[in-house]
Amino acid sequence: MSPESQPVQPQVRRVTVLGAGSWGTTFAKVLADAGRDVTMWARRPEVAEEISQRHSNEAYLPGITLPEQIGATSDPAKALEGADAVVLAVPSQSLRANLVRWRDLLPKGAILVSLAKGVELDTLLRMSEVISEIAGVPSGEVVAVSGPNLAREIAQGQPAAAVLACADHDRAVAIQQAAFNSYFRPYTNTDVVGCELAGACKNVIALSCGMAAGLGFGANTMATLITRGLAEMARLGAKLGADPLTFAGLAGVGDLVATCSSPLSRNRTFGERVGRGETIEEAKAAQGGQVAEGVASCVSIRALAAQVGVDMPITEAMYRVCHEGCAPARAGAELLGRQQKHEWS
Ligand SMILES: NC(=O)c1ccc[n+]([C@@H]2O[C@H](COP(=O)([O-])OP(=O)(O)OC[C@H]3O[C@@H](n4cnc5c(N)ncnc54)[C@H](O)[C@@H]3O)[C@@H](O)[C@H]2O)c1
Ligand SMILES: O=P(O)(O)OC[C@H](O)CO
Repeated sequence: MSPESQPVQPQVRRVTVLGAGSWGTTFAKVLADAGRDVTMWARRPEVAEEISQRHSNEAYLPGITLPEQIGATSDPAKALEGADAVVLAVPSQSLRANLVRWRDLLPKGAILVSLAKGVELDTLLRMSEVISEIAGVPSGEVVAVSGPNLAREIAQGQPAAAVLACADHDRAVAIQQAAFNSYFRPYTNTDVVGCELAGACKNVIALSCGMAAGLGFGANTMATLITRGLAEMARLGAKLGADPLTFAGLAGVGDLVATCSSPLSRNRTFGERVGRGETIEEAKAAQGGQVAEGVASCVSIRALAAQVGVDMPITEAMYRVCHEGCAPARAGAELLGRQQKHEWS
């Protein structure tokens, strides 16, 4: 191939990360360790000052030293100045309201990157669709990040891989080049529907695995929930046009295994507390302001499944526990007692 005929990737030198929680801060570190010039926006000025001056974010990543070249501010206009790419790192149910405040400040042509794993309540939109609607860019130009990415492990520099999903391959490659470093290996994927749905659905399945652990159940129960969880999320994906292979990849089985088995997962931990007998309110209060996305996503995913006529029994069970007051043991017994069927029907 002659140099003239090679595809030209947009160069991403300067990146703004909007949101200074666990994953936003970790992703900023990934980008800085990959040589990018990174500025973060933090909601609270004291967090922005801590990141800039002391190179830490103790509330979200205790004991982690951040690269000195990461700057931070609580002024979104300052944070966004001159960005080639903008990473949206706030929880999924708050993305719309935050983005409405930021949309007029987004630099023209900047690549928009979504870190959130969820389906919006009421609209039932995926995050790239919410971003497209509010920022006025085609949804096919938004890059969605998914995969087995427990923030703390990556912040410690432990090896991990991720998927960068975007219909526009050039934009995905630009972010891949910007985020690739010695411990973080991003792959590209054009199946945005599959990657985003898998990322949202696995949080609901992780709630169920946590509840099973809280009830004292072991590896067989976990493996059953992970495998049948994968089956129900792949059914939803297939109905909505996703590539079935995506569910066998990092965003599907990869993220399910990591989230459902790790005590670092907020969703699994939330489920475990409820399985041990805490109320939903007690489990929420114990999260220290961090969000277990599955609690809201079981509502939106259940509604999406009903809209397209897909059976998602584990999601239904999580909805009953989190929003209808059903006891986890009873929800588990109901799941087991359903009409018997063929594995793939
Ligand atoms: N933490 C992880 O390991 C991880 C990994 C992959 C993906 N994700 C996804 O990334 C997204 C962000 O997760 P996180 O771990 O950084 O979350 P977090 O709870 O640790 O931090 C959220 C950040 O968003 C800010 N924020 C702005 N508006 C908010 C609002 N209305 N409500 C709550 N917070 C608000 C908070 O101040 C905070 O800085 C989520 O969708 C999550 O599922 C998280
Ligand atoms: O801590 P959780 O449960 O929000 O999961 C974090 C990541 O999504 C794992 O990939």
